[in-house]
Amino acid sequence: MSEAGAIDAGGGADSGGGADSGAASESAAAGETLIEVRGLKKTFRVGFFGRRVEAVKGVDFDVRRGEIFGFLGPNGAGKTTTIKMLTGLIKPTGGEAFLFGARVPSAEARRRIGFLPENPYVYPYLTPREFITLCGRLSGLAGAALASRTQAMLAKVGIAYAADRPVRRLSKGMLQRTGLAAALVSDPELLVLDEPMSGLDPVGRKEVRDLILEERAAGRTIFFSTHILSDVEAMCDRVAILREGRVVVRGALRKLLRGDVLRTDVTLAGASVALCRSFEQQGHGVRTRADVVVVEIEGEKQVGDVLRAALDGGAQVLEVVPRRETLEDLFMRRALSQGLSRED
Ligand SMILES: Nc1ncnc2c1ncn2[C@@H]1O[C@H](COP(=O)(O)OP(=O)(O)OP(=O)(O)O)[C@@H](O)[C@H]1O
Repeated sequence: MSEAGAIDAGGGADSGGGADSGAASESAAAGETLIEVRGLKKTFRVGFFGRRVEAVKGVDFDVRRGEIFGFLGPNGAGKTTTIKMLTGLIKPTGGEAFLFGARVPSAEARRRIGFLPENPYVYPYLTPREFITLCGRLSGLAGAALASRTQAMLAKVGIAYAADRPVRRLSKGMLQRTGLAAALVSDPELLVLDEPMSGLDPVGRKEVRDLILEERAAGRTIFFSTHILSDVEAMCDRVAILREGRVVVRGALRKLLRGDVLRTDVTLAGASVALCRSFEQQGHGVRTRADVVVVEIEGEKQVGDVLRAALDGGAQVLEVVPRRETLEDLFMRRALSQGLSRED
């Protein structure tokens, strides 16, 4: 594994995406397990007196070929520590982990992985092109194939225009993209990305999300961590949510999230005070925002009644938005209140 990025080599994957694409769902359904983590634990000893910090307290999850797996949790939950154990950077205190069926650390398994560490370190006097070339060379590429693969990866992550500037002059976002290109250069089967969206602005985050989807469609399996739950909702097939070193929610997103409408927001213009008061009396929430009023209806059953009353009362209906459960809601509903929730 190189300092900042790729643990690599190995050919392209032979299967496609996850639940959303046909070939991919088949391969995911076939269930080849690329990452298997069982009761993984890490306790650090810190300070002069060797105080114990239990960073990871017995974590279990599996990642299957062809899926995008989100490893989520707030800051300090133990995500990076788990990823470091998986990639062989630190030794577990307990439990076990397997990559491609081989117990970690496994040099053979590492060659099939592209790894983006949190805050990738790139020697400041190298340029992105030199760094990615170096990672490609370490993974066994050479000559014209290496040069063209490097150029293609620079273009893919959107830093071709800065390919020959020293890394010390790049922004955090550009450094992150350099790390991503380095993780991809060897055409790995499995991408392990620690906070790939960190340091990026909203446009950059969307580009990374699109890149992850593209790579999955091209046949790669992606395991990535984030503390921003909304970043993953549209992309992950399965997730594990970590809190204080334990997995508190795990499983297929579609099964975990309630599909039904939790609340419907009706936005009105020109609603009179009397109309708003009558909605409140019926038990609906009423919020005033700028020159509009938002009526919050539990579920969706009474939406018709509210719309009729609003129109009869002379108001104009601007918007009707059903609100379904988000990962954020799920985390609050289940993770904070009880033990492991599981919907595989
Ligand atoms: N080398 C270390 N020595 C001592 N404690 C550590 C070490 N590395 C991590 N920790 C502690 O372990 C806990 C988990 O940290 P970790 O970095 O794995 O969390 P994380 O979920 O990745 O958070 P973040 O999103 O902030 O990176 C934290 O309390 C952290 O302070």
